[in-house]
Parts: sequence; structure tokens; C-alpha cells
Amino acid sequence: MRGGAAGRGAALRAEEPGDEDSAAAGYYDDAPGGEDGVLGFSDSLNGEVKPRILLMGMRRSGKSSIQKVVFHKMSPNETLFLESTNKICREDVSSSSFVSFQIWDFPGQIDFFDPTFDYEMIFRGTGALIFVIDSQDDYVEALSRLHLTVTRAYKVNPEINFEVFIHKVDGLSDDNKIEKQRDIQKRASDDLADAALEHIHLSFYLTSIYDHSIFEAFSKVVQKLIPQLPTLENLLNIFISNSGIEKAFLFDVVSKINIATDSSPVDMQTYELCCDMIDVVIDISCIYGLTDSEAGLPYDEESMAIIHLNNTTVMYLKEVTKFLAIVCFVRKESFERKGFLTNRQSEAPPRLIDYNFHCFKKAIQEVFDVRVEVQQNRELLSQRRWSKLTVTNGGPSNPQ
Ligand SMILES: Nc1nc2c(ncn2[C@@H]2O[C@H](COP(=O)(O)OP(=O)(O)OP(=O)(O)O)[C@@H](O)[C@H]2O)c(=O)[nH]1
Repeated sequence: MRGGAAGRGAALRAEEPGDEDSAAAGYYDDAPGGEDGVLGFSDSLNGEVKPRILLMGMRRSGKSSIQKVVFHKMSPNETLFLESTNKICREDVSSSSFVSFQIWDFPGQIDFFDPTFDYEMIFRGTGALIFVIDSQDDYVEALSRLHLTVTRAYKVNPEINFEVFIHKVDGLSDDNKIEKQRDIQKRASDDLADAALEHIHLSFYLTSIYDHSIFEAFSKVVQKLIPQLPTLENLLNIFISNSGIEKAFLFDVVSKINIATDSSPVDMQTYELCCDMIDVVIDISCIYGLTDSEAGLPYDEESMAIIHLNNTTVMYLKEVTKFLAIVCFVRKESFERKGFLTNRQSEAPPRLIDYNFHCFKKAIQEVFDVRVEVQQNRELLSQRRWSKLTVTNGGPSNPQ
């Protein structure tokens, strides 16, 4: 590895979920503020509205494991010791400028008829519903649960993206995986067709926490919730075509969620290499980049790494924002191409890729600034509406 992962001390973390084990009994803790990461439903619509991703499915299907592996860097083997979830656990993920959402982990077998379970309130603010099916288990009951959940949720909020994770496929042969997916997909669509709801779209993914498939699937779920996705893709396309890059990914460094990529096809191996490179950078920086007094993950504007592979391809990682990194695959000759010459003879011209990256980073910052501005305007507007409402309802300017 050349270059270095030299970033220091930047705060980089998904918000801690709180301790689920300490949650109160019942489906949820309805104390305002939702202590311990367990939602207080009474305050669920207050504050910043973040898209909600729900993790649902049968008991022991792997919901909590998915959350722990993707967002808490838990090693897959450790999930063997996870206790069963017995109430809804909410976690805020605000790790990047573009990725900001809440994950709600549900206990298996939620009872929709339980009066304490206000499913309308939950589904109303939901962006994506991930239904996890254990592929190593009998899935007949899971499919009827999926049908019930989807139809209920759709009635309340037809905008929800329905994502089905056919999970734990690590124990299956390739043929078996395809066969299971085909069967589950067919049965789920038939159930919807029987209820005259064939227009509800379900997306299916084969996942396992023991490889990168879970990160890839989660990335696709999250990408659908990023309104700026087409802009990001466009910027990546411009960047790669002007720099001779073959493939570029924008990653959230903490979760290794791929926020966006250029429009050329993605293959699993490339994706895995990117994840490995992020791990290398963060791990090396953690060990050698921090002094004793510093805490947290060492990642900042100086973080970068260059790895020369043995097939004349170069991997190039660079910090884009506090939480995002770009990872590119570029041929050696394109990587070494120089940009324009400066007026000063003594100065070596910069690498083209570095110069173009600089422009790309600026453009991303602008997209982010617009997002912040829109959010601020929205907040201002709702504040004005709110104050108008309170004045009209009994304030001094009430004409009656
Ligand atoms: N082989 C395999 N096992 C998995 C995978 N994901 C989770 N598991 C195992 O499945 C078991 C149940 O996982 P949990 O995450 O506790 O399941 P859950 O859906 O949250 O369960 P409840 O909280 O009871 O609803 C654990 O022993 C995990 O190690 C996977 O991808 N492959």
C-alpha cells in the first residue's frame, strides 16, 4: 500500500442506539423522548423527520444481527449470542450528510391486532420496510406474515418501498439459492395477486451476514431513500469519464453503505474489494493514526489510500466529506496522467485524477449545501405556519 491512511481524530460514528436490553416491557416504551433507543411513540413526529426503515420478520430470522453487523461492526459470529428482541428498538443513523434515517428493529411476530401497537402511526412515516425471511427455515408462515404486513402497511402508506431479504443464504448452494428466491418470489406475488394487489412491488435480495451481500442489499435499500441519488450518479459519471476511471463508488465509511455509484454495472467482487479497502484504511489509522489522547475513528480531510493491485489496476480512496469516501478503480496509465501545467516551472503538474477529484468534492459540497438550505427553509415555513395557527386560535390578532 502506498500513500497512507493519515486522518486523525474526526468524529465518525453512527448514533449509538442505546441499550435495547434495558428497554421497558411491552411493545414500546411510551415515555416521551424514547429513552434507551426505544421509541416513545408520543414524540415520534417531533423533531427532524428522518426516513424510517423498519426491520420486520419472524422470530430468529436475523433482524437484529443485520442491524448489528451493518451499523455496529459486530462480527457475524458474535450474533450467535444475541438475545431475542422483545420490544421495538429504534436507532438513529446520521452518519453521513446524505444518509440520515432511523432503523426500527421489531420483535418477531408483531400482533397487528394488539391495541397497544399503533401500526398506522409507524407505517405513516416509513420509507422502507425490510421483511427478513430465514431461508434455512420453513418459510410458509413467514410468507403469510409478509403478506399481512405488506397489505397493512400499503393501506396506510402506499409510498413505502417493500424490500424482502431472503436471509441466511450462506448455508445454501448456488442452485438452491436461485430456486428458493424463485419460489419465495412466486408465492409472495401469487398471494398479492389473489388479493387483487398485484400492483404492490416487492424487491427481493439474497443476503447473509457472513459475506458482503448484506451490505450490498442494505445499500440498495438506502439508495432508494436518497433524493439526491440521480445528481450524485451524474457527478460520479462526469468524474470517471474525465479521469479515465473504470468504476467509482461513494461510501458511507462507518456502515460501508454504498451511497451511489456511476452508471456502469457493479459486480460483487469490486464491491467487496472496496469494503476491504475501507476496513484497511480505518484499521491501520486506528492502530497507527491516533495518539493516546485521541478517541474515535481517525478519518478526516487528509484520509486517503492508494493500493496498486497486481493486474495494473490502482485502487484510490479519498475523503469526500466527514463521513463519505470515494473508492475508484483506475488503470495505472490513467492514474499517472498529469493534469495541466502550472505557470511556475518548478511546480510539478498535479495528477489529473487529483485535480478532477477536487472539482468533484466541491460539487458534492454544493449538493449538500442545497440540501441544508432546503431543510432550513422547510423548518422556517413550518415554524411560521405554527405561529400563525397559535395566533389565530385565540391570540390577540384573532378577528373574533
Ligand atoms: N447462518 C446464518 N445465521 C444468521 C444470519 N443472520 C443471523 N443469523 C443467526 O440467526 C440467529 C437469530 O438472529 P437474531 O438477529 O437474533 O434474529 P431476530 O430476527 O432479531 O430475532 P428476534 O429478536 O427473536 O425477532 C442468530 O443465532 C444469528 O447468529 C446469517 O446471515 N446466516
